[in-house]
Amino acid sequence: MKAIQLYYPPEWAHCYGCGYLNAQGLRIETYWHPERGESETRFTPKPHHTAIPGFVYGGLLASLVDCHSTATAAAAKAAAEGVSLEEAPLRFVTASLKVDFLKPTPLGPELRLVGRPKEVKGRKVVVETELYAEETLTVRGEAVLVQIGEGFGRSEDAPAGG
Ligand SMILES: CCCCCCCCCC(=O)SCCNC(=O)CCNC(=O)[C@H](O)C(C)(C)COP(=O)(O)OP(=O)(O)OC[C@H]1O[C@@H](n2cnc3c(N)ncnc32)[C@H](O)[C@@H]1OP(=O)(O)O
Repeated sequence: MKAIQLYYPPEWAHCYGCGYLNAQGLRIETYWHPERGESETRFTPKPHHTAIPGFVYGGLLASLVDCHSTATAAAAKAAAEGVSLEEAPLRFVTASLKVDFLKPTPLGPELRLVGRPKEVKGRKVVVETELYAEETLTVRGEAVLVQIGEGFGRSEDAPAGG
């Protein structure tokens, strides 16, 4: 199975969390399971992702939920439209991200994120994500993702400045 992120066209593959062209990034890989209507990402934080000794930094956890959600949105939209990501390389950005840290997340075990599309409507997809450390649910997220088109981020979308 090919990770959803690997379908992104190169101009949208530099994201710190999920871009395969970002050598310094997290480069997460998300897989879509059509039979379950769910996505899954696995990631093992490194020692420098510490919050307090023994526990994972919350900002990293939010990044994982963020990029896992954009990939889930692409897969969910493709499934809803009956197209494959191969023929339609859909790309979403995050409009809104809510993260609930339910319990401290231990540093060491591989983390597993499970995403479920809650709403697919027009260019908008709402995704719920659960993050598990071993079998313990430690983080829950909800994101609103909006589909972008060619040229996004090149001109009028970018802030002015020097
Ligand atoms: C170049 C980028 C390449 C790839 C990036 C990798 C992504 C990785 C994850 C990220 O970190 S993304 C980076 C952080 N996100 C951004 O920088 C996005 C900045 N925001 C925008 O560019 C625009 O606000 C956005 C494209 C998200 C939406 O603007 P639009 O004018 O295209 O949306 P529009 O107003 O038409 O709204 C479309 C739908 O989304 C809904 N929506 C928009 N913003 C929302 C919001 N903030 N909260 C809830 N819903 C929202 C809106 O209500 C509507 O729903 P309905 O169709 O049901 O009416």
